[in-house]
Amino acid sequence: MTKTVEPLVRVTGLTKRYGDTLAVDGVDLMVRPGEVYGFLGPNGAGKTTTLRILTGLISPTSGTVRVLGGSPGQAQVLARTGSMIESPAFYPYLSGLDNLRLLAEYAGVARAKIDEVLELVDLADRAKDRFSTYSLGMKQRLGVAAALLKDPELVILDEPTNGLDPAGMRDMRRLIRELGSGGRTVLLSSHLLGEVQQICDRVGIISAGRMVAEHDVEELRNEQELVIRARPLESAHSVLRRVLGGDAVRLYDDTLRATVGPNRAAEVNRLLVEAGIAVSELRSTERALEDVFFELTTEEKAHAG
Ligand SMILES: Nc1ncnc2c1ncn2[C@@H]1O[C@H](COP(=O)(O)OP(=O)(O)OP(=O)(O)O)[C@@H](O)[C@H]1O
Repeated sequence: MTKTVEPLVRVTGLTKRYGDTLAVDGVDLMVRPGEVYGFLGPNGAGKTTTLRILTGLISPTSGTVRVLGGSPGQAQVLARTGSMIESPAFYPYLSGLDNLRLLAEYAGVARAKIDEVLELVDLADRAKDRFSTYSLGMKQRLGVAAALLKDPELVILDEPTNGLDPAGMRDMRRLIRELGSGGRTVLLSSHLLGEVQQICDRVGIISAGRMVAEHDVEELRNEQELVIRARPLESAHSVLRRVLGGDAVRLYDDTLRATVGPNRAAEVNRLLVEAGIAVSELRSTERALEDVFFELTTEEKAHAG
C-alpha cells in the first residue's frame, strides 16, 4: 500500500448548486491518512452530495477537490478508493459470492481476495445464499465487502448504518472500527452523533450545506465548562460576560454555563464574590458532544437566516 503523507482528501470552497438549491455551500474539509473521519449533519445538510463529488459521481459547481493526490473520478484515484454511496446495487437472484465474483472479474481482482473480504464483513457463512434472502444489515455489509475488493487506501461510506436495526448497526460499527484500525482511511457520513462519537477520530459537522466545525472527537468530548449557580443570576451573567466574553457564557434555566476550563474556577468564584454575588454552586463538567453539535448548528442557522 502506498504511504501518502499529504491529507488523503482535501476539499476547499466546495459548492454544488441544483437550480435554486445550494446543496453544498463553501465546504472545506481535510481527511488525514489512517483516520476514521465522520461527516456529521442532519438530513439534507449536503453530506451525500459532497461524497458523490469526492467519488467522481457528480461534478462540483465550484471549489477544489483533491483525493489521493488526484482529481475525483481519475482512474488511478478510483483504483485506490472503495465506496458505498446510497444503497449498493446487486443482482438479487445471485448469491453474495457470485455478485462479488462479477465485480472482482470486472476490476481484475484475484479470487482469493473475495474470501478475505467476505470473512472480514462476517458473511462467509451466508456467501452462497441469494442476495435477495439477506437482511438489510447483510446487504450493507456486502456493499462494504464490494468496496474493499480493490484493497483501497480510502473507503468512503455514505450513512452505512442507515435503516439498520440495533444489531445490524452494532455489526456495521464494529466493522468500520476494524477497517480503521488496519491502517485504512475511512470517511463516513452519519446523522447520528453518538455513532460518530463511538467510531470516529475526527468529525466535520455540516449544517445547511455549510461546514460549521471540524474537530478531533476527543477534543470536542473533553471540552470543559463551568456550571455556576448564583444569586442574583442576571448580575452574575453580566459580570462573567464582561470578563470572559459574551460567547463564553450562556444562561441555561437557573444556571450559567461558561466554556472555560476548571483552572479558572477559583478566578470566576472570586470575581462573583467581589461583585457581591452569592455563589451556591461552581463545578466543572464535560460538555456533551450533543450540546456542542446543537449549539453549532443552531448558530449556523441563525447566521444564515
Ligand atoms: N439531484 C438533486 N437535485 C436537486 N436537489 C438535490 C439533488 N440532490 C440533493 N439535492 C438537495 O440538496 C440538499 C442536500 O442533499 P444531500 O442528499 O446531499 O443531503 P444529506 O446531508 O446527504 O441528507 P440525507 O441524509 O437526507 O441524504 C437537499 O436540499 C437536497 O434536496
